[in-house]
Amino acid sequence: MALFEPGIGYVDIAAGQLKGATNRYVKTFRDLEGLYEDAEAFAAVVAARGDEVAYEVTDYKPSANAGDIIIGVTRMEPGKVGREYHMTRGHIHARPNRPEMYYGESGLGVMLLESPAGDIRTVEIGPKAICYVPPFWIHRSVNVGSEPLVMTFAYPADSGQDYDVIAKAGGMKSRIVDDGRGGWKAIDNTAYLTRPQALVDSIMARLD
Ligand SMILES: O=P(O)(O)OC[C@H]1O[C@H](O)[C@H](O)[C@@H](O)[C@@H]1O
Ligand SMILES: [Fe+2]
Repeated sequence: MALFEPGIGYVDIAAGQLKGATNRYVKTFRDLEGLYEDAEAFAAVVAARGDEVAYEVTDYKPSANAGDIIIGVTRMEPGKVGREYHMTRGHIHARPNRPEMYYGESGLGVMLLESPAGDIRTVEIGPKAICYVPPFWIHRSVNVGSEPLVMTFAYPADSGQDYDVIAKAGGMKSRIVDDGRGGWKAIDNTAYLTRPQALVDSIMARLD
């Protein structure tokens, strides 16, 4: 096995970027069609700022080899679509037993997690908080603050991302919305379809 060289990156909190990253991944508001409950409010956001960056990921990816690691920074714009706070698309890892960690740099976020069977967890992430995303949990970041949300993350390099698991269920089971008092609350996604038990079993059985 050939050796890789050590690497270094710098977290630029103000820019919300990893300086020295090897990859950049950007989603504009226009890219997020179908995510939000309020289609009219979404259309208004797209009309006003469709080409602006809703969230950005800069990461250091030495390889996609088993046993290697991807380290990066994500930056999310603050704001809401209707009553719903800005969020990432969300995914389960394509190799679902791979975990992830997130470290809060600035702003206030919620990690919304859903098990394949539809159990929901929410974890608030402020500066210096470390969030453990366990294997097999679908996860999505939500910016519930009034400032950009910046988080550092790391996960196994061969994890991959599967977006279909959310799309086929009509979204995640919960939505993170304004609670009317400047905070957030989780409410039911009325379009959610519970996964068939056979699908849940097949996800949970994957250990490769
Ligand atoms: O992949 P999305 O759900 O669009 O989220 C964007 C990004 O979020 C996190 O920061 C992950 O670690 C990235 O690998 C992911 O690509
Ligand atoms: Fe992930």
